[in-house]
Amino acid sequence: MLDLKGTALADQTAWAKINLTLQVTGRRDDGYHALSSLVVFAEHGDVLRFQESDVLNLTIDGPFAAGLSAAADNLVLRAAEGFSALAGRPLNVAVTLIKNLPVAAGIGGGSADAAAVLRGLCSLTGLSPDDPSLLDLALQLGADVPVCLAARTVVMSGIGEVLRPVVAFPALALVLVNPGVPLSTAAVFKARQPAFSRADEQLPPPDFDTLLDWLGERPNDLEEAARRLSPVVPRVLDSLAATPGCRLARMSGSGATCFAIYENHADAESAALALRGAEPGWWVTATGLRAG
Ligand SMILES: C[C@@](CO)(OP(=O)(O)O)[C@H](O)COP(=O)(O)OP(=O)(O)OC[C@H]1O[C@@H](n2ccc(N)nc2=O)[C@H](O)[C@@H]1O
Ligand SMILES: Nc1ncnc2c1ncn2[C@@H]1O[C@H](COP(=O)(O)OP(=O)(O)O)[C@@H](O)[C@H]1O
Repeated sequence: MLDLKGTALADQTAWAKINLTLQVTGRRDDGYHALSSLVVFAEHGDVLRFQESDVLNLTIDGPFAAGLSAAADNLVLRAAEGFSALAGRPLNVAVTLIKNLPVAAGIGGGSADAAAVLRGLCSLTGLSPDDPSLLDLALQLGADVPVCLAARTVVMSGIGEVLRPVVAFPALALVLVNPGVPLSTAAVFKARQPAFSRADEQLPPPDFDTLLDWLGERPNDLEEAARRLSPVVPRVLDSLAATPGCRLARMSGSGATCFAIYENHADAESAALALRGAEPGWWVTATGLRAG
C-alpha cells in the first residue's frame, strides 16, 4: 500500500468478467445492442499499482503486456482523464498495469482495468463509487465498465448500464481458455444473425443443478458469429466439453475466451492441467468466483 499525498492508495484487481449467458434482445438507433446477461467475476485478473507522480503515466507489465499500447487511448489513461475531468483537477498518478488477462478476449480486461482505476481514484478523492456521475463516466468509457465497477454477480441489461444484483448464487469451479486469437467485439456484433432473443428478466436460481438447467436454456447469442469468425472457438469448446466433470462449456462475451463449469475444483484443476499439456499455446486458468 502506498501513501499518495497523505491518502493510502491500495493496489486494485481488475477481475475477469464472465458472461455465463448473453442474450441479444434488440438494437438501438445508435447501433448498440440491448443485452440480457448473467455476469460473474473470476478471482483471477489484472493488477493495477499506483504511485505518486507529477504526470499521468502508464507502464504495462505482465504476461499479456506485449501488443497492448500504453498510449492515450488505453482505457487506464482514458479512465484517469475522465475522472480528473469529473473531479475538476488533474489527478496525476503513475499506474503500473500487470496485464494477466488476454486482450480483446471477451472477458472485459480493458473494461475491468478502467473500473479498477475509477475505484482507485474514488478512494484517493473520497468520491463514492455509487456516485451517479461516476456511473455515467463508466458507461461512456465502455458498455462493460459499469458491470466491472460493480464486480459482483448481476443480471445485466440495457447496453450494460442496468444491473440487478444476484444475492444467492452457488460457488463455481471454472476453467477459462483463450486460444490466443483476438476477436473484436464490434466485428462479432456485426457478424451475428439479425434475429433477437426475447427479453428475459428472470434472476438465476441459487441451487447448482437447477442453475445448470437454467443456463442451458439461455445460450450466448454471439457464439455462432464468433465460431464463424474464428474457427478455433469450436475446437476450444469441444476440448473443454471433453474434460471429466465438465457440466457446461460456453463462450464468454464476444469471445474468443470460453469457460467450463465443473462439479468441483479438483476436476477444474485436472482439466486445466490436461488442456495446458495438450495445447501449450492456449491460456488456461482454473478459477473460482470472486467473493463479494
Ligand atoms: C459483448 C460484451 C458483453 O459483456 O463483452 P466483451 O465481449 O466486449 O467482453 C460487452 O457488451 C461489450 O462491452 P465493451 O467491450 O465495453 O463495448 P464497447 O467498447 O462499449 O463497444 C464496442 C463495440 O461493441 C458493440 N456493442 C457493444 C456493447 C453493446 N451492448 N452493443 C454493441 O453493439 C458496438 O459495435 C461497439 O462499438
Ligand atoms: N487496458 C486495456 N486492456 C485491454 N484492452 C485495452 C485496454 N485499453 C484499451 N484496450 C483495447 O480495448 C479492446 C477490447 O479489449 P478487452 O477489454 O481486453 O476485450 P473485450 O472487450 O473483448 O472483453 C482491445 O482492442 C484493446 O486494444
